[in-house]
Amino acid sequence: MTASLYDSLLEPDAQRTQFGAGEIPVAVYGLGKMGLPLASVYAEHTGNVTGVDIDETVVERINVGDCHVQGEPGLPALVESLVADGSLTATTDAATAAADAVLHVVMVPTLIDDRNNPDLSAVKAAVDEIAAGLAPGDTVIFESTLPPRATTDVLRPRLAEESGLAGDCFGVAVCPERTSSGRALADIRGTHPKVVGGVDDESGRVAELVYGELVDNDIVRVADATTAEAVKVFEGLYRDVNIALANDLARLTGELGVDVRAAIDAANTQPYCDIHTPGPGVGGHCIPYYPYFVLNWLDGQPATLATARSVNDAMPRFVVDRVAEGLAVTRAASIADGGVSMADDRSDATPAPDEVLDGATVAVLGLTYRAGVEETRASPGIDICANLAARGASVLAADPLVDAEGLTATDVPAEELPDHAPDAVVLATAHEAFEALDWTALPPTVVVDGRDVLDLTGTDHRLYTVGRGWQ
Ligand SMILES: NC(=O)C1=CN([C@@H]2O[C@H](COP(=O)(O)OP(=O)(O)OC[C@H]3O[C@@H](n4cnc5c(N)ncnc54)[C@H](O)[C@@H]3O)[C@@H](O)[C@H]2O)C=CC1
Ligand SMILES: CC(=O)N[C@@H]1[C@@H](OP(=O)(O)OP(=O)(O)OC[C@H]2O[C@@H](n3ccc(=O)[nH]c3=O)[C@H](O)[C@@H]2O)O[C@H](C(=O)O)[C@@H](O)[C@@H]1O
Repeated sequence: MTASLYDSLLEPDAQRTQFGAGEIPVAVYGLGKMGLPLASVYAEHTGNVTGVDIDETVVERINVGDCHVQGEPGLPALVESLVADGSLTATTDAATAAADAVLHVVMVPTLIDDRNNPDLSAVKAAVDEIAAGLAPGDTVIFESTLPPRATTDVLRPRLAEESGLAGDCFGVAVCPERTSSGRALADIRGTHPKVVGGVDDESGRVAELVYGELVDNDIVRVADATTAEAVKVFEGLYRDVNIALANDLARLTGELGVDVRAAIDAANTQPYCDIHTPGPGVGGHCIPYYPYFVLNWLDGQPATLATARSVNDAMPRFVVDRVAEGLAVTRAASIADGGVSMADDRSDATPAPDEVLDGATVAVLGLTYRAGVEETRASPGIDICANLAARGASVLAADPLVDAEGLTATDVPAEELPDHAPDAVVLATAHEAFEALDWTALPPTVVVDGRDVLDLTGTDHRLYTVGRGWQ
């Protein structure tokens, strides 16, 4: 008889011993940027984890001890050792994994569709696989970020209906992942307290016991599963709204004639103030998606969320407008042949910005949504490329992690940029690889720095920094 945790008759310490001894077989569904580190942490504690993924290449690489997730310190060595000692195996056979497992951990993508509606198709597919193998005493844990009420209204009923089991003979809990790519193992192990919430008391108890073994930080047991879903989404909503405030303030740089980034830093010396950092937009499949887990899911329509989304989504165009502004002044200066400082950039000699973009060659540095992470969903750099091309520019793109295939841009290695003598350059993502770029090898160029990482003192480039203005 396989041991189980939900409704276990054993004392908690005996349950912890069972869990640590691998007597509670674990299946982790989704072995991506977050799922593979999570499965690895479960495996290092239990020695008995089966990872399930629909991507055969992912599964094959893991089963030879290879880590397909880039940029996670410690993960390659951990995966190699866990696979070598049999603690972690991967499979595409979800049915067998679900039948064998007692603890089912879901870490598959939760995205939005092309109409910004929450897309739970991957979670539902995982739920269907789990349901086919669900047994009384099992527990299902959702680590994926979910729209509030998704577990109680959609996923738990689906588990019961598809498995034919009564809803009170298996556990369901929401234990959202609060990690960031690049720090996943540290975060999963306990950089932050772990929030857990069950659909019933017993589910919450099981989740608290399990993560008490995995996490080196506090366990925050909240009232129920919906509260746990809301906690995770609220964290993301706070971030999107806060970044929108920073971006809105950055737009005031010219009119105020001040360095808004410096003003934000000074304002943040006040403990209650934590204004985030202006940038070229908000990317990834988390922060820009979570507002729609409320707006296009619940009847309530918080105005702040929609406003923040429109502010952040407008930043790529704001960046391209600065390119146009800079090129217009350059063009006017060449017409006047007497040179025009940016202070005169409202002179009527300046051609209309959109005309000045037509036929200009503009290079975009950075296609991923943030430095060091191989993810392009909702990426500002990609939106900047599209906006430039739509306004007539010829676009070059450089990124050390991804290429411009399928984009309105031509791939160019960053180090070859001087050979192309672009009229303008946009830094959209501050990849470390761009630090090696020799800006003195470029002829006088309009440069828009979305990430405040460039110091072009001593060059003849016209530099605009989002949040600091024309330098
Ligand atoms: N990436 C991040 O920084 C964080 C992501 N999250 C959440 O974690 C979840 C997963 O995100 P990532 O790991 O970044 O996604 P990812 O795209 O890196 O990986 C998803 C993996 O799931 C697999 N998959 C898709 N459908 C599946 C199914 N039905 N059964 C089994 N495997 C399936 C894919 O093949 C892929 O390997 C999302 O809900 C996200 O909101 C939470 C915190 C941080
Ligand atoms: C509340 C919070 O900090 N959430 C984190 C976030 O991580 P994520 O990888 O999405 O990166 P991020 O640092 O939020 O950046 C998202 C986007 O916003 C931009 N960004 C970020 C912070 C800022 O002050 N200004 C800004 O413009 C970034 O450049 C990027 O394009 O989302 C993750 C998630 O929920 O998946 C979450 O686990 C992480 O802890």
